[in-house]
Amino acid sequence: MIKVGIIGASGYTGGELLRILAQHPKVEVAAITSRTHEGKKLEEVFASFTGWNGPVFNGSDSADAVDGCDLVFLAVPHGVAMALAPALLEKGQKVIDLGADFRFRDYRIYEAWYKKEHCAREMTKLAAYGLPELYRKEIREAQVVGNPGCYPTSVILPLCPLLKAGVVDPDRIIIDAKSGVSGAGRKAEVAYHFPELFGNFKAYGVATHRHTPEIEQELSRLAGKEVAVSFTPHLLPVARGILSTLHLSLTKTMNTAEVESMLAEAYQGEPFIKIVREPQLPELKNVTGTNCCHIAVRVDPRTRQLIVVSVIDNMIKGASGQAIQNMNIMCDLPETMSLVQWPVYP
Ligand SMILES: NC(=O)C1=CN([C@@H]2O[C@H](COP(=O)(O)OP(=O)(O)OC[C@H]3O[C@@H](n4cnc5c(N)ncnc54)[C@H](OP(=O)(O)O)[C@@H]3O)[C@@H](O)[C@H]2O)C=CC1
Ligand SMILES: CC(=O)N[C@@H](CCC(=O)OP(=O)(O)O)C(=O)O
Repeated sequence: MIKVGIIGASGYTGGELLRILAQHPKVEVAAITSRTHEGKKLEEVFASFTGWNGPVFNGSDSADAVDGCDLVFLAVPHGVAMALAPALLEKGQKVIDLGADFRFRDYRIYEAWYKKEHCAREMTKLAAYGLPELYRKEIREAQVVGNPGCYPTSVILPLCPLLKAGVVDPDRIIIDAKSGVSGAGRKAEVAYHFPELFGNFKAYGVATHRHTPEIEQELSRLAGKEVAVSFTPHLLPVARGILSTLHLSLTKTMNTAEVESMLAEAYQGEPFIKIVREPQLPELKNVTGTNCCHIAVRVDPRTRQLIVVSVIDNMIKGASGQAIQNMNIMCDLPETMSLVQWPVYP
């Protein structure tokens, strides 16, 4: 059995890690932490875990809280993970950070966008970007994985084959993305209260969102040149899910069926990527509760625009499910282990 620790287990992504790992046949959750819930049983914090048979919350915020674990998930806010990760690595533990501290190949970009100094700069060079469909080999060899952001996952997956094949103009990428509220974490700010959200819909972080440089980092590698994108996130009044609509310009004449076939071929054999064929379009409820990304395309012959729609569950393929997919790869386990689920529908 692989002994796993979760630092930040009382948050949304921590809870989702626990829910998925509870049915993992090769994992024992050996340590969970939360400073506010020290000594409590998991079911006292999440009643949904009634009957769960694991350790109580350790209240320490130091790396010692997960001593003895083979692999540690860091499900904590940005800036916290980089302070903990070096000590874990020194003890020979594998690390998967669900936040942004190890996503950037150049720590200066992190420092500029997250407005904080990186205290583990050298370690960022060792980290693999945890998008298995693109970096499986690097992830297998890595001790540290920076799990991708939720919006970047929904954007990079559909764009990868298109940019590699050179069929879309990398200088004209417009991303219109909408996320459910759990993406903001389990916080109690007024902006996330029911009366503020219910019946409402709004854009935020326009032209400033910190996922922009992460998307650009990966798209630039794929395109083989510097790419700048226009990215606008929105807050959807639902609990889970991200739907991203990409507006792209084709560089050659193609129809919808041809683009569908290109994507289907690129992702053939990928267990979590589904190309949804015309006339169907992706919907949040088709992926809620799963580690899947559904992608559809339409070519508008009048404008030569290619419209791509992708959906993921922000907490699963956008966070905890992808982190467990990475864990399976790093630990030489079948990649889909404990991740094969049909969606909860309706
Ligand atoms: N929610 C989502 O859909 C996604 C989230 N992420 C990233 O995953 C990470 C976790 O997010 P999420 O679960 O939503 O966040 P939450 O706010 O729901 O949970 C944060 C957790 O971290 C703990 N924590 C907070 N501060 C510290 C600290 N200084 N030291 C130790 N533990 C701390 C909290 O517990 P306590 O305060 O009791 O210690 C809590 O368990 C973040 O980096 C987030 O950006 C990434 C992709 C998607
Ligand atoms: C709806 C919502 O607020 N979403 C979060 C993104 C969550 C995520 O993926 O996060 P990290 O890069 O922070 O790990 C946001 O826009 O800040």
